[in-house]
Amino acid sequence: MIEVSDLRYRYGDVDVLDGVTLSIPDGQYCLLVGPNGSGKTTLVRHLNALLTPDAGTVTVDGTDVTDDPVVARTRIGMVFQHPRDQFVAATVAADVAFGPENLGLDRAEIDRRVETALDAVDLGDAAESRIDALSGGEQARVAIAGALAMEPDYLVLDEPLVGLDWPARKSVLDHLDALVADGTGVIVVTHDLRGLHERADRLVALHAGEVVLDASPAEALDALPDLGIRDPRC
Ligand SMILES: Nc1ncnc2c1ncn2[C@@H]1O[C@H](COP(=O)(O)OP(=O)(O)OP(=O)(O)O)[C@@H](O)[C@H]1O
Repeated sequence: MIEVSDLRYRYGDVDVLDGVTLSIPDGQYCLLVGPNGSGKTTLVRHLNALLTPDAGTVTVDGTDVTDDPVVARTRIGMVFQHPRDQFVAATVAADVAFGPENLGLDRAEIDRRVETALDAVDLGDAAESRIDALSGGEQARVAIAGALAMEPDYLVLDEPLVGLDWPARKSVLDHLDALVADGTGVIVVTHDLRGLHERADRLVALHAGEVVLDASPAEALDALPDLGIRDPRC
């Protein structure tokens, strides 16, 4: 369980998160939406202690993430927009192995994790491919595999689908479905709910650093245009 309690964060004198409280149970598929600048990225960066709250707390199974960022980063995998900027190695397998290597795991365990993570995104045959030779959709899947190789309990994807064509988008979404079916919690930050609202359990909307809507996607859709979010049915 991820628990965000009265989380506050400022950049300069601007309140970017203004008292966010949110519990995300294990295994939930949650969408985090909101207009530009509403605080979505700032919120998810707190989940694994990439940012430190000015006030309030984030806990994972009761442990404050600022007390134990390493555990938080192991439990919560993050994939940010522009995966190209996140790669650290030239080939797919080497990049996916990077996280597990940093956990100090033995080679056999690293190899097992890399193989499992690449299979999960259907890139088992691309292990030795150069990342810069892959399409944008394939690169998005490599970034997801890199997070999966850490065997997180939750996967947080911040605008992971920007720039993907429909087949690539559908492929990533289908892989997320499979992860959720296997018990991984998934949190997707997005402006574009196409293909997502039918799949997720929950939709949380932020506006000016506050949670203004928290409901099932079906219940939330009618309220979205007033919050500056496009209704994906239109
Ligand atoms: N490093 C920074 N320094 C100063 N202000 C920042 C910084 N990062 C974000 N902000 C500001 O904080 C506010 C929230 O930004 P954030 O990226 O969390 O919003 P968002 O909802 O993810 O937006 P978007 O949909 O555009 O990605 C914005 O007003 C932004 O300008």
